[in-house]
Amino acid sequence: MSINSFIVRSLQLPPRKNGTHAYGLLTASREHTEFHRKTSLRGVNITEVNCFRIQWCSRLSVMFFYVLCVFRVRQDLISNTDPLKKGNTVRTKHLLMFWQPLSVESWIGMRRGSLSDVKDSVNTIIEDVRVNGDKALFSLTEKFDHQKLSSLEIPPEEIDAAYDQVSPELVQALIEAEARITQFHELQKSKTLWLEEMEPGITLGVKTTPLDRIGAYIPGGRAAYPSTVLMTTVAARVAGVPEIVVCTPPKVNPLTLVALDIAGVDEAYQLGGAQAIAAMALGTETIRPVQKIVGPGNVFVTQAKMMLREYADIDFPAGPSEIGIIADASAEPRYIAADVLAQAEHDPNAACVLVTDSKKLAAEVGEEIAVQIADAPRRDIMEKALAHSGYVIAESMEDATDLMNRIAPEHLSIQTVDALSTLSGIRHAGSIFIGPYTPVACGDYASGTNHVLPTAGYAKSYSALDVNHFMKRSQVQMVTREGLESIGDVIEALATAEGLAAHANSVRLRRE
Ligand SMILES: NC(=O)c1ccc[n+]([C@@H]2O[C@H](COP(=O)([O-])OP(=O)(O)OC[C@H]3O[C@@H](n4cnc5c(N)ncnc54)[C@H](O)[C@@H]3O)[C@@H](O)[C@H]2O)c1
Ligand SMILES: N[C@H](CO)Cc1c[nH]c[nH+]1
Ligand SMILES: [Zn+2]
Repeated sequence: MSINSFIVRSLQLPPRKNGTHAYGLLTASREHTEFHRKTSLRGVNITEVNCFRIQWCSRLSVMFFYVLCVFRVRQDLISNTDPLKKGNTVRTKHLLMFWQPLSVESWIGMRRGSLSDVKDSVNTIIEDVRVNGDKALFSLTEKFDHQKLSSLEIPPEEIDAAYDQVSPELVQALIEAEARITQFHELQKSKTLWLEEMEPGITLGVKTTPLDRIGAYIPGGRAAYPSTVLMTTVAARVAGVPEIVVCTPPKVNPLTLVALDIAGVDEAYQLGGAQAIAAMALGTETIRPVQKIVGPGNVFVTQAKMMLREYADIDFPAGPSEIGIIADASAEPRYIAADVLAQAEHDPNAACVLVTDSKKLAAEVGEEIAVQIADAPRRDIMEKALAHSGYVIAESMEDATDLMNRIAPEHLSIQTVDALSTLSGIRHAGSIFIGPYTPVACGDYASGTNHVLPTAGYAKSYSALDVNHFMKRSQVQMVTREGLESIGDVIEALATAEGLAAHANSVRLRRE
């Protein structure tokens, strides 16, 4: 029998009335046993979850380890007023707070599962919008956003007034971020037309055209996302899209309004969630449908995009944030913990995974997370995200690279001695951040790369949002009489073999 790990989590349970302890054995099987114990110590409410991997052991030995485990945890807790406060980290070395071993399979299942769990409720919302149009948008906004709207459009006066509510420094920060994002996206533009004579009389090429009308979803439920206004609309504008429509949940944050103005969007609606995606895909009395919907959002938004792609194309599933970190013993645990918490604070459905060959590093990151989370303003959200986050111990760094490719995280942070050689083995990741001084926040806001990225393993087949998502390419050819002579026999032979005589004839009569 081996003790797999000890995890202690504060669930911030309401104080027990009589201040006594509650004990409970929740699950026990041959392979895995979890002892949950709720404790109230000096006003700190704690749930201990003690996990064992048990093979063929007797009930007596389970009880022995349980008592030992409870005793050690209790000793640690008694010595601290609040073990979750800074400076009061729990003494027991193998006791990790908020940080648990994961398997790659469980990670993959969990990421896809959180999206499919909401299929039924999203379908109901889509059908409501399809049948009732604007009326559904007003009532769904009241239901999910608790706002009684008088219009779906964001009134232009509200955008003008927003400038008085934000500091000039913040406006300047948006302008600087926009300039960097524009610069990087300009590099992605391809020629509007290229033509190449492949052989005498046969000229081939590609004509690139922007889409006519796109919709960008800007999240706004648990945080404001002015940065996402820039990420989506700058890429569309650089591509040359003439009509850019934005939807964002009501009670729009003033800085988001300012970002809409700086970005120069054409239409802006105060509409969030799956209903916003349905409105842009299907159209309503007020909102004309768009050709393509881009932008991130929570599980409802992302599921709606996936379900409506028959009506409007989408960029890719860009759901709750994720970070994968591949690190060896040389990495700085404080930086890793900080990057983990940065993505964990987005959403209870966000998720973080460290893959490393160093058990010591994994433990140190757990301890750092416990220290840094103590005073974090969004600790509640982080704790929920961390409940399905953790680490994977790899046998070697090659093994770690393979595991990370199976995870295909939205953001990948590389913290290894030879980061560029680690990079060479990486095949699947939305956006990659290399070295100790490249926190993911660089790409979230201002380095210039796009922060709209595929999640839930979709980085295996999709790329970060860029100018190409807003363009389509028509292939072009121009063949002369001489050119037709050189390929005519091949075409006529293949067309005849396929039994398509009219195809063959269209070439033959030109050669007569
Ligand atoms: N992958 C990326 O590129 C990327 C980038 C930025 C942000 N994100 C993610 O975007 C998400 C933003 O989420 P958010 O919640 O803050 O804002 P959001 O705008 O995505 O979602 C809020 C909307 O969800 C709807 N909603 C809430 N509860 C609902 C329920 N029970 N049933 C139906 N609809 C409901 C409401 O209408 C609300 O307007 C986060 O998960 C964040 O991690 C991802
Ligand atoms: N990390 C997010 C993408 O998952 C992007 C973002 C916006 N603001 C802060 N972060
Ligand atoms: Zn972020």
